[in-house]
Amino acid sequence: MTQRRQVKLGFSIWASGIHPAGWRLPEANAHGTFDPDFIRDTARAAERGKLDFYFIGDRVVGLPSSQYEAPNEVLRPEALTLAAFVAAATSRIGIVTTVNTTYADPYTVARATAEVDHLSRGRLAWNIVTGKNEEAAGNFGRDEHWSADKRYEWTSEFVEVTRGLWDSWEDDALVADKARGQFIDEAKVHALNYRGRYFSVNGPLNIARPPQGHVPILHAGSSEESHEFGAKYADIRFILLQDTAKAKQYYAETKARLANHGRTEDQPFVAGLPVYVAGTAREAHAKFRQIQHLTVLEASLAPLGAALGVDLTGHRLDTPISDVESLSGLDGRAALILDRARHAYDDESPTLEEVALFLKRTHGKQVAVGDGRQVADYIEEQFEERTTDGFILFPPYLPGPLDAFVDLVVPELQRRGLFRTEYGSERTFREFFGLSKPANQFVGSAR
Ligand SMILES: Cc1cc2nc3c(=O)[nH]c(=O)nc-3n(C[C@H](O)[C@H](O)[C@H](O)COP(=O)(O)O)c2cc1C
Repeated sequence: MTQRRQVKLGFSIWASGIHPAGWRLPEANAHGTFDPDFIRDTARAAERGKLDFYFIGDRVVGLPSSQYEAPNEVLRPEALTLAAFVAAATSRIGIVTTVNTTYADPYTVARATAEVDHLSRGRLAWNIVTGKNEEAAGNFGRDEHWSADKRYEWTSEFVEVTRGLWDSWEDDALVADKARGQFIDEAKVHALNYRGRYFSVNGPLNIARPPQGHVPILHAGSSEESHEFGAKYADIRFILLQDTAKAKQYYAETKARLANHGRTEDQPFVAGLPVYVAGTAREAHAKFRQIQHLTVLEASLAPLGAALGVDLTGHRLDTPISDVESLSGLDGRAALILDRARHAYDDESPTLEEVALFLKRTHGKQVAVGDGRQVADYIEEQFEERTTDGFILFPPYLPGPLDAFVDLVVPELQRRGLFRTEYGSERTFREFFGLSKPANQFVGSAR
C-alpha cells in the first residue's frame, strides 16, 4: 500500500501568544518570554507531538507602544540564541530560526547558523526575512529602511556569500594526524574571496561545513521581489493562507516560478495558522470569544466598513449584524469576512464590534476553531486542495493550546495517515522535508 502524502507541522513560539489579549487569560503564562523552563517545556511538548519543527520568528526593533496591538512584538527573544537553547533541550525536532538579513552581516550569520547546525546535529533551518519595520533602520546607523529592490539585491548577495562560507571546509579537511602532527589539510580549506556590490568577504569560515552542507532556507515576504528571491534561493516558503480558491492559485503560480531558475526539487509551503482547539467545539468557540472580548483595543466601525465596502456610520457597536440591512446579500471578500467571523464566534449574528475585532486581529484571514476533528478537517482540506504543504501552529496563548494541539489534533491526523506516529529515520531538517544535501562548490570541478 502506498503511504499517504504527509502534512508538515511546526509550532511557532509566541510566548505571550499570537492574540494580543491571550496572555490575559487566567490560565495563560504572561511571563514566559524569558523563562528558560517555560521555553524548554514548549520545545519538549512540540517534540512529544512529533512535530517537524519548532519555529522562532524575530524582530530587530522594540516598540513599547505596540503593547495593546501586538504585545509579542514588544519583547522578542534573540532568535539564534534561542535556537541553540532549543537544540540543547531537544533531540529530534527540527528548529527554524529567523534572521533579518537587511540588518545583518553574512560572515556572522554563516558562523552562527553553522554552529547551531553542528550543535543540533543538522536540525537547523534559517527563515530569511527582510523586515518591514521602519524603526529598525535607526538601530543600525541607517537613515531609512530600504525599498524591496535594494533589500532583495542585498539579500541575494548575502545568501551567495553565506553559502560560499559554509563550503569553506571540505568534509575531510580535519585530518588530526597525531603521528605526523598535522591537524588539517590546508588544501581542503577554501577562501571565498567574494567581491560583490555589497559584500567583500575573504573567508574561509572558521567553522566546519554544517552537517546539512547548507542550512536550508525558508523565506517569507509579500513583494514581487520576495517571490523572485524565494523562487531562486528558498527551500521552503512560509505563507499566510487566503481563501481557498486564491490560495490554490497562489500555490500553483508561486511553485511554477521555480522552473525559471532551473529548479526541479519541490519547494514545500508552510502556512501560519492560529488554532483554538478544545475537547468540544463549544469550548473552543467559547475560548475564542473570551479572548476576543479581553482585547483592550477599541473596535471601530470605519475600517470594518471600508473592508466590507459598506457605510456603517450611525450604527452602534453592539448591533447584531443580522440587524444591519446593508450587510445582507454581500459577496466576494466581504461575504468571506462575515462567514469567517460567524464561524469563529459560532454565532449566526455576531455584533458589529465582534466582527470589527475579528477583522482587526485576523485581517480577515483564516483561524481554525473547533474540536480536534474539526481542526484536523481544516488541515486535511487545505492540504488536499493544495493551498499549502504544511502548517505552523500559532498559539493564541501558552501553554494550553500547544498541549491541546498535540493531544487532540495530532492523533486525529495520525489516524488519517496524514502525520507520522513516531520519528523515523529522518535526522536532519533536510531529511524531514526530503531536501537533498547540496554539493560543496569547492570540491571536484564544481567551482
Ligand atoms: C508569513 C510572514 C512571516 C514574517 N515574519 C517576519 C519576522 O519574523 N520578522 C520580520 O522582521 N519580518 C517578518 N515578515 C515580514 C517580511 O520580512 C517582509 O518584510 C514583509 O512581508 C514585506 O514584504 P517584502 O519584504 O516582500 O517587501 C514576515 C512576513 C510574512 C508574510
